[in-house]
Amino acid sequence: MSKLRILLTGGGGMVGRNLLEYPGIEEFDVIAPRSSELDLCNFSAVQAYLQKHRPDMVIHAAGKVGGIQANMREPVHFLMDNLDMGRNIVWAAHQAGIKRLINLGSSCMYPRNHNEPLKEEMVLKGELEPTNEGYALAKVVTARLCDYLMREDANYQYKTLIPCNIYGRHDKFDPAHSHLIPAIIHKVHLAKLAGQTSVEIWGDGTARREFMYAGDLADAVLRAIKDFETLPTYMNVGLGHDYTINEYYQAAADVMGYTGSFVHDLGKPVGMARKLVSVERQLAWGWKAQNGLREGIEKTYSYYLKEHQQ
Ligand SMILES: NC(=O)C1=CN([C@@H]2O[C@H](COP(=O)(O)OP(=O)(O)OC[C@H]3O[C@@H](n4cnc5c(N)ncnc54)[C@H](OP(=O)(O)O)[C@@H]3O)[C@@H](O)[C@H]2O)C=CC1
Ligand SMILES: C[C@H]1O[C@H](OP(=O)(O)OP(=O)(O)OC[C@H]2O[C@@H](n3cnc4c(=O)[nH]c(N)nc43)[C@H](O)[C@@H]2O)[C@@H](O)[C@@H](O)C1=O
Repeated sequence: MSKLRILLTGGGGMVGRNLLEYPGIEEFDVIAPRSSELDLCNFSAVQAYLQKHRPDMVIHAAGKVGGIQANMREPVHFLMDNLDMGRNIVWAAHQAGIKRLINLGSSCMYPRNHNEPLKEEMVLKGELEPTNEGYALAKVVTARLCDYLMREDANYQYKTLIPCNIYGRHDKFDPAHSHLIPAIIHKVHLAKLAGQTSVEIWGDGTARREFMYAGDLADAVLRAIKDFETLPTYMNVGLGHDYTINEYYQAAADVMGYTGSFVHDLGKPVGMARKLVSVERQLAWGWKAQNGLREGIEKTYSYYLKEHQQ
């Protein structure tokens, strides 16, 4: 029997690479064009690619993605590029008659100022976080486009996964673009190399975040492909618990053997106070993450060391 053909966008990124290297992905015929081969911002190129390759399913994991500092620096492209990519791949897939699509959203889609776990029905029910509003708007529009297409013709099943923050192998460690955990690993590593006895934390460190190891998200996406029919239309992918920024720094220091101190720069941006996603729907569907924080940081740090040959 021929393998299910899957078009994976973002195959060169952290989520995409973790999926491509995940055990079991070889059951599928995955095509993963890089942006140099297929620019998702070019609608006619996307249309032509889908007509030529005719995948059975699309997994949309491409995006202009970065940490809080990148989002604050480039709101225009975080909005426009993600809007163009999302609209183009979803609309072109529909026009090509592709019936199954998994769209990757993000916990940034949720309204700010919620301390309780964020449920899928809360999307658009409040003010977005200003530091990544452009990115969030693009994510919401793409998810809604998927909804509307299904509403007009239920033969099209375009489902959205809403992951919490992700870290792991193939992450971005450049401070200009990185999220919290790769930023911590990079800063603490450089401090150790330089014999520095203090590392800077942005803000007072009391904000809370939920970071899932990228290998676990890959496992969830693979399960979503295999059990696509039972996958909810919108589903968070999370851990069910979070930590403070300070706790992430301490966990990384323990793993990396850093015994110095930390200093808080209260002038730096902190973003949402908390964005813990509800795992009610996810647990009912029957999936949970396997990697704990220490294990995830250990795997990420050893990847970082290999990449930096140190
Ligand atoms: N990282 C996180 O914490 C979270 C990520 N997500 C979502 O997961 C998805 C992947 O994120 P992540 O892997 O971290 O992101 P990365 O930045 O690691 O990867 C993004 C990918 O998108 C591709 N891309 C960017 N622009 C274009 C374009 N114009 N045409 C084609 N491809 C393009 C890049 O391709 P190339 O390398 O070929 O240029 C790159 O491989 C995104 O949708 C993101 O919103 C959701 C929640 C949390
Ligand atoms: C993933 C999801 O979420 C992203 O938003 P975010 O969670 O705010 O991004 P972040 O991981 O960069 O910050 C997390 C927290 O950590 C604190 N913090 C401390 N010290 C450093 C530090 O050195 N670097 C960074 N980046 N943050 C730091 C920082 O002050 C903030 O409170 C979106 O960009 C968007 O990409 C999106 O989809």
